[in-house]
Amino acid sequence: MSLKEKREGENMGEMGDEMRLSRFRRICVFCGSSCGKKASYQEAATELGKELVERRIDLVYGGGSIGLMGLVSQAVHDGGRHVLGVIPRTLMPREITGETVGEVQAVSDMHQRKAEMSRQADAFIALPGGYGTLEELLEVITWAQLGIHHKPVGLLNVDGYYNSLLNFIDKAVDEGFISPVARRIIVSAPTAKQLVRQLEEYVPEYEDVTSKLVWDRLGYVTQTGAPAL
Ligand SMILES: C/C(=C\CNc1ncnc2c1ncn2[C@@H]1O[C@H](COP(=O)(O)O)[C@@H](O)[C@H]1O)CO
Repeated sequence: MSLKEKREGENMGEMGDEMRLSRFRRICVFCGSSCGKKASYQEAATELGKELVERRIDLVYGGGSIGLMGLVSQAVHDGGRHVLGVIPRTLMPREITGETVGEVQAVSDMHQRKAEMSRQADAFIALPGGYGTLEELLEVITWAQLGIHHKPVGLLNVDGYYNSLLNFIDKAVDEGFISPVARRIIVSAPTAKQLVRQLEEYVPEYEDVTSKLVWDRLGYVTQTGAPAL
């Protein structure tokens, strides 16, 4: 039996009284605190939320109710899946983050927020966004490259929003700053359905820079309760 078949077998099994439809229990979504100018960005956020619901996947995200964050969290919540928002206490006042849906976990700072979102998730998806989204995305890619986690990282390239970033990363490969194996950490697709399907099939191929145990000892928590990815 191939590794892929074995994983599928494990993950399609019974989970409590619920049949698993995905290898993922919870996905972390990074996305804009703004809505962006095109309706397609907003539609994609709602579509992604619905896709998670369809596959019975829960959400962890930055906790805001503004912009694309609000749309994706609302769609997941409306569909009856669990939503976990991880918010630094300083961003909690209503006038900044608005009302949130689901469970809210307060953390002390932005670093703890990213660590907690990462710890809680089995995979990551970035929707269109700005600096915050890029920073979160690049960090989980870097952590994957270092072997801190082996979780899939997806880029929802709505209307080619991320084409210039992907072109830049390809240039970094051509110029010898990113290895071809590390380039393949990023899974990208134009629609939520295609992206989640590709993430389900993703098999990490890069070598660990150092043992997972060492990262754990340094305080990086790499595992959720989910099967190893
Ligand atoms: C400062 C203002 C709003 C900030 N509100 C946020 N609430 C929750 N999470 C946020 C917020 N701003 C950024 N984030 C995190 O970064 C990502 C979005 O940042 P971007 O720069 O908009 O791409 C998102 O994934 C969150 O984790 C009032 O303007």
